[in-house]
Amino acid sequence: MTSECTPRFLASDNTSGICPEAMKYLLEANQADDLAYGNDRWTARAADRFREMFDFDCDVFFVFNGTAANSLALSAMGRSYHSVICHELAHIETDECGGPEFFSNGAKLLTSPGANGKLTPEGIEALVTKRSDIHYPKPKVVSLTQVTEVGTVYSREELLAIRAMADKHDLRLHMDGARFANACAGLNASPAELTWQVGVDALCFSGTKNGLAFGEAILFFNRDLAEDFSYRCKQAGQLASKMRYVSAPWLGLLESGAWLTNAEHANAMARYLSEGLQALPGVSLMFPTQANSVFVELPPHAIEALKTKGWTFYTFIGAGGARFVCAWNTTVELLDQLLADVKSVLE
Ligand SMILES: Cc1ncc(COP(=O)(O)O)c(C=O)c1O
Ligand SMILES: C[C@H](O)[C@H](N)C(=O)O
Repeated sequence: MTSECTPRFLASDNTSGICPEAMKYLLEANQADDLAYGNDRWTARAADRFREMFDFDCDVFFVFNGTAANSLALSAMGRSYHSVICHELAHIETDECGGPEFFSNGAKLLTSPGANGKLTPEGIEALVTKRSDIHYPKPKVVSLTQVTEVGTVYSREELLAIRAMADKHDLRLHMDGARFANACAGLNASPAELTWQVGVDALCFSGTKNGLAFGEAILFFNRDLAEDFSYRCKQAGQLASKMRYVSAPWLGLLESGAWLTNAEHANAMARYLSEGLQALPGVSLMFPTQANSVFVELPPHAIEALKTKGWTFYTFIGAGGARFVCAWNTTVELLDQLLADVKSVLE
């Protein structure tokens, strides 16, 4: 990127700012002192709001980021000598720098292929039955990402099939919900329909990608797994002393409904971009656009030319290609600029 061009951000929903609803509650929480370490009234209200929203009496914890959420949740779901089955493109495998293995004191990730970034019951069973000797880290957890790392979603039927396979082999089910809101929006499904009603034991729900500055919620539907979990958070440096500054913005998302409208907007922008890109000669999608990201193959010269024009996007995610991610504040105007630039660099 040359210095004279203004950077334009479609690299990730992590590049967006704080949405107005979250900011409103953040400023309200800042009007008065309150108790620390999650004992404040905002955190209690946010946890209760999650239980109402999911229609389930789950345990709720707040941490700073998604890697911590995944790593700590997984460390509570199995022992150090167990293994976690995940897709070969899973973020816990590719982008968390060994966090899940570190915080579980050694649990091994066993990866499985699968079309469109999705685990399959057959792929899970192949890893479970591959070996049964003492030298093989015993599979105990299945971790799936909803929305997947390549922008696809698991249907309820696919989730139920994975749950059935997990039951067959006494496995627990973790959901990396970095873009869970986008899955609810994309499938027009309720949070309950995509979690405990299909047998998810624990959900890591990202607020960061949904309009917060930071902040992830960990929901345990299998409450036995949450025993002493707050101590895990504290030991990992994930117990915020001023927790209200994490939980109050979350409450803003939940009480305003922005958690869903932000996701619906991001998904709609991705559909707009996807259709625009597909209309360009020589451009094809790598994966179906089912949530808020679009993956396309572009020639190297086009990638470099776009970056020179100030576009920021990743090329290392998933199976290569260029990933464009839309967020709560992505505009049609920005996407039209990208589409015009893609057209020009391909000519
Ligand atoms: C699918 C997925 N899971 C987990 C994470 C981890 O989040 P963080 O970068 O906040 O650690 C990300 C990244 O943002 C992600 O894309
Ligand atoms: C890939 C990167 O780690 C981040 N999770 C993102 O999706 O932007």
